[in-house]
Amino acid sequence: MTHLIRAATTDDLTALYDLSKLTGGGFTNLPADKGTLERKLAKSAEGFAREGQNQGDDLYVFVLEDTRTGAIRGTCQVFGEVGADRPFYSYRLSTLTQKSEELGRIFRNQTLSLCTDLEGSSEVGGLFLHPHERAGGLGMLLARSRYLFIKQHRPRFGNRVLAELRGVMDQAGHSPFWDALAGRFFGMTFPEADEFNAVHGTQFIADLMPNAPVYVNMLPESARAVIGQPHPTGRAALKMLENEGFVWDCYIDIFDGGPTVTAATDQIKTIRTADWLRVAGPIEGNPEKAETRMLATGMLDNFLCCYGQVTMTGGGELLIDQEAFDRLKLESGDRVLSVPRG
Ligand SMILES: CC(C)(COP(=O)(O)OP(=O)(O)OC[C@H]1O[C@@H](n2cnc3c(N)ncnc32)[C@H](O)[C@@H]1OP(=O)(O)O)[C@@H](O)C(=O)NCCC(=O)NCCSC(=O)CCC(=O)O
Repeated sequence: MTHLIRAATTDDLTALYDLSKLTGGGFTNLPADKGTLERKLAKSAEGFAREGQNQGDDLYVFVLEDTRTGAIRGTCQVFGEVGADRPFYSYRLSTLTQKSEELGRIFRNQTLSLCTDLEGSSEVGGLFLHPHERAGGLGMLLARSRYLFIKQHRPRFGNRVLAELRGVMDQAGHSPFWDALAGRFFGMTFPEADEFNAVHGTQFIADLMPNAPVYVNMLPESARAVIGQPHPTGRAALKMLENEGFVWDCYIDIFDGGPTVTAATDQIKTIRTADWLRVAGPIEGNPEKAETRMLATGMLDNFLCCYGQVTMTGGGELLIDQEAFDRLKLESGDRVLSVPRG
């Protein structure tokens, strides 16, 4: 339990760049491009520093620090509002049923329609844990810390949160969905478009994308098969989102056909079940009944989150193990957000 989540600062640039090189590329929110990461950290610093409690086009970048060594072992992000300064496009998969009396047949055709239904939502993304730290609960800590941050600053976020999962592509980075659809309008391969997108954003796609509905039947089988399917490496991330109550409501990425999942903000499990509790102080000794919980404290760039061992006093206050108490810079009487480890 030696890891802590905190707001990223511009000093984390090199560490983030080192992590970004481990993603294997194609990770839109964490490109292995120092200039882009530098701009993201600057935007994040602005978001944390912004005054007021209204929703805005903010980005909040967090890092997971090993407090023994100071090394950065993971990262995650939250966007306050998508579609605020430019349209946020998705394809919506719909069904159009038509019947011919003469033929005595009924046809159900699926169509993909360009839409901006999801604008105004907040977004979680950019989740990455160093491969050596996986499968030990730290991925969960990173992912869920964002929901505690949202709860801690609820007016800064929309009533819906979305997450985009990478779509299916082959070993060489080619996307069957891109090749069948968007690629026909851009004169770029998927890897080329992907690189451009990571640095310049998706606006170029939105500008050039045909906006007439597309009949799914007219796409080749290779593209149809991947509509709404996450890339295999995204399955752990999707599982965690589903555990929080996110569902796929037929929205896909216009770029690679990957699923965009959504949840009503106040129904996200971590947000719904976390409680604000007063801290009585550090635990004295080594109590048998201590329970591991996620704990979060602090506002904006002072936000801190980690696992801790806790017990309750008879008066409903928290006693927290000394290490977590110190790591979170707590004092007796402070309030923390607390949620079972799950
Ligand atoms: C995503 C994380 C951070 C997850 O961390 P860990 O690998 O340590 O997670 P874990 O604790 O082992 O597993 C978390 C949950 O996923 C389940 N799980 C693990 N592997 C699975 C698989 N192949 N298929 C289905 N479920 C799987 C586990 O059983 C567990 O669920 P139970 O507890 O129920 O058993 C990591 O794998 C990572 O950095 N991956 C590479 C980058 C990536 O894909 N990032 C997401 C991009 S998508 C994005 O950023 C948007 C989404 C978002 O930001 O949340």
